[in-house]
Amino acid sequence: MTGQAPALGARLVIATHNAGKLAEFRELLAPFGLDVVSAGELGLPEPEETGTTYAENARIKAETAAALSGLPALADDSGLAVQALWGAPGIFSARWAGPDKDFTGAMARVEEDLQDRGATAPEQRRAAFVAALCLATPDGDGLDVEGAVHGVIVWPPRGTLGFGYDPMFQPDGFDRTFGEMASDEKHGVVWDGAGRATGLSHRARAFGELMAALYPEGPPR
Ligand SMILES: O=c1nc[nH]c2c1ncn2[C@H]1C[C@H](O)[C@@H](COP(=O)(O)OP(=O)(O)OP(=O)(O)O)O1
Ligand SMILES: [Mg+2]
Repeated sequence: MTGQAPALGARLVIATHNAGKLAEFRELLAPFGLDVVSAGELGLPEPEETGTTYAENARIKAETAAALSGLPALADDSGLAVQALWGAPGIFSARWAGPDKDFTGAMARVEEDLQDRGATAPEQRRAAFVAALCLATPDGDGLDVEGAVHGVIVWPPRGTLGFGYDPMFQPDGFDRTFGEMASDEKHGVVWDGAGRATGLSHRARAFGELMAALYPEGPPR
C-alpha cells in the first residue's frame, strides 16, 4: 500500500500518553504520509480507564481524544497476560508500574507471583502480549481490532530496547526477548502483496487487522 490512507484522515491523533507506544505507532504509520499528532502534543487529558476489557479501554481513549480534538483518533489498550496468573497483570499492566512507571518493579512483581506458584518450567511461564486498537471518528464511528503474541516469561529480564515488560517477554520461536529486538523486528510489518499486513508483536498484528478492516478490498488507490 502506498500513498495516503483516506479513511484514517489526513491528520490522525494517536491517543496515548505512552512514549514507547507512540514511537511504535509513528513507525507503523510512517509509510502512509499522514500527519500524526499525539494526545500529549494536543494537550489532551489522560482519561480514566474504567473498562473491564482491553477493547473497552481502547474505545474510551479513542472516543475521548476524537471528541476533544475533532480529529480521527487511534488508541491502544494493551498488556501482558500471564497464564499462571489468570491473565494478570492484563488490563492493569500500566497500573502495576505505579505513578512513577516503575517497570523494573512491575516485572519483579510478575516474577515473584510466578515464584509463589512454583512456576519455574517454561511451560508454567506462558504469557501473551495483547493489544486492542480502536479508531474513533469525531462523529461517533468506531472500529475495533485486536492482536496477540504468545511467548514465555524469562528471568532475569534481558535487553534495554523497547519499553514496559519487553525485557521479560520472549516470543515463541525466538531466543531473544522483545527487549533485545530492534524495533523493526518487534513491530515491523510485512505486507503480503495483497494489502494484508503481518508482524510479530501484538501491536503490529492488531495494526494489520486494522488495515484489513479499513480496506477489505485491498490498498486504496
Ligand atoms: O509492547 C509492549 N511492550 C512492553 N510492555 C507493553 C507493551 N504493550 C503494552 N505493555 C504494557 C506496558 C504498558 O504500560 C501497559 C499498557 O497499559 P495501557 O493503559 O494500555 O497504556 P499506558 O497507560 O502505558 O498508555 P496509554 O493508556 O496512554 O495509551 O502494558
Ligand atoms: Mg493507560
